[in-house]
Amino acid sequence: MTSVPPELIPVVVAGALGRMGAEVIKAVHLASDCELVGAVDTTPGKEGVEVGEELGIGVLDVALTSDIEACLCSVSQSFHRTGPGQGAVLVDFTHPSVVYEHTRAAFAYGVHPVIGTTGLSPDQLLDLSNFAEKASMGGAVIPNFSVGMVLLQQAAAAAASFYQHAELTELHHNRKADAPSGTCIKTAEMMEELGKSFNSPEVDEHESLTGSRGGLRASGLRLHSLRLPGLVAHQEVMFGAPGESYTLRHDTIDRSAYMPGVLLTVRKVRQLQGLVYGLERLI
Ligand SMILES: NC(=O)C1=CN([C@@H]2O[C@H](COP(=O)(O)OP(=O)(O)OC[C@H]3O[C@@H](n4cnc5c(N)ncnc54)[C@H](OP(=O)(O)O)[C@@H]3O)[C@@H](O)[C@H]2O)C=CC1
Ligand SMILES: O=C(O)C1=N[C@H](C(=O)O)C[C@H](O)C1
Repeated sequence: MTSVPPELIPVVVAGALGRMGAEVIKAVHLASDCELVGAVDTTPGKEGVEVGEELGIGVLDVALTSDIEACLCSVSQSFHRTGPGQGAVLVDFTHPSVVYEHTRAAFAYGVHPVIGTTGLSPDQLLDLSNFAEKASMGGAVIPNFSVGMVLLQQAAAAAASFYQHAELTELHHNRKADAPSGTCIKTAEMMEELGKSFNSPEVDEHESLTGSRGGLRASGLRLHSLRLPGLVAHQEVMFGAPGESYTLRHDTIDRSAYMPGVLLTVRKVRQLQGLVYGLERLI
C-alpha cells in the first residue's frame, strides 16, 4: 500500500467499475485533498487490474481486488485510526445484497463508511447505527447525493403538512436492482415525520391488475416505480386537494450531479459521531 501524506483523506471505493464507482474514482482523483488507496469490485476477469488504466484516467497505483475484507484490513493497518478525524474512508456503490455486510466490515476495521448503495432496511439501519455508536465512529448512509434532491425532499416534507393526499413516483434506468428507490423511501419518511396519515380512501378500491396502485406504506403514501432504458434517475411527488395539484420533480441527467455530495460526505464523515442518514444532515 502506497503511503499518503497526513493531510490527504485515504479513500477506498467499492463497486469501483460500476456506473457510480467509476465516477467516484474520477472525482477522488481530481480532488486535491483525497487519495485513492483501494478499489474493490467483483466484475469477473478484473482481479488485479490497475484501476486508473481500466477507467482510462491514467495509472493510479491501485490494483483492483474483489476481496473487500482484505482491502479494509490492509487499509486499516496503513491508515490507523487513533481518534476522530483520522483513518480511511470507504465509499460504497455496490449492490443492496451486500451493503449491510460491507458497512459492518468497514466499522469493524475502523474505516469510515460513506454508503451510497441503497436497499438497507430500517432494522439494518438501526443495527448499523448501534454498531457505529459502540465503535465510537462516524459513518454516513446517503440514499441520494444530489443537492437538488435534498431540496425536493425538504419541499415535499414542508408541503406534506398542508396536503392530505400525495403519491410519489420514481423513474430509473432498467439496470436498477431495488424498488422502490432508496431516495423515494427517504422522501416518504421525511413526509411522514409529523406522524401524519395520507390518502384516506373515498371509495372501495379494487385492483384488477396487482400492483396497479403502487406500493402502500403504513402512512397511506403510495410509491410507484418505473424502469426504462434511457432514464437516469427522476422523481415526482404529487400532492392533490380539491381544485388543485402541486407537483415537485427532480431529474438527474448525469451521474456527475452526485459528486459534490459524495466529496462533501467524504470530507465530513471522519468528524461525525455515529451514523448519519441523509445528505440533508450534512449540508
Ligand atoms: N446514493 C446515491 O446518490 C446513489 C446511489 N446509487 C446506488 O448505488 C448502487 C450502485 O449503483 P450503480 O453504480 O448504478 O450500479 P452498477 O451495477 O453499475 O455498479 C455496481 C458495481 O459493484 C460491483 N459489485 C457488486 N457486488 C459487489 C461486491 N460484493 N463487492 C464489490 N463490488 C461489487 C458490481 O460488479 P459486478 O459486475 O460483479 O456486478 C458493479 O461493478 C445502487 O444501490 C444504486 O441504487 C446509485 C446512484 C446514486
Ligand atoms: O440506482 C440508481 O441509479 C439510483 N439509486 C439511488 C436510489 O435508489 O435512490 C439514488 C438515485 O435515485 C439513483
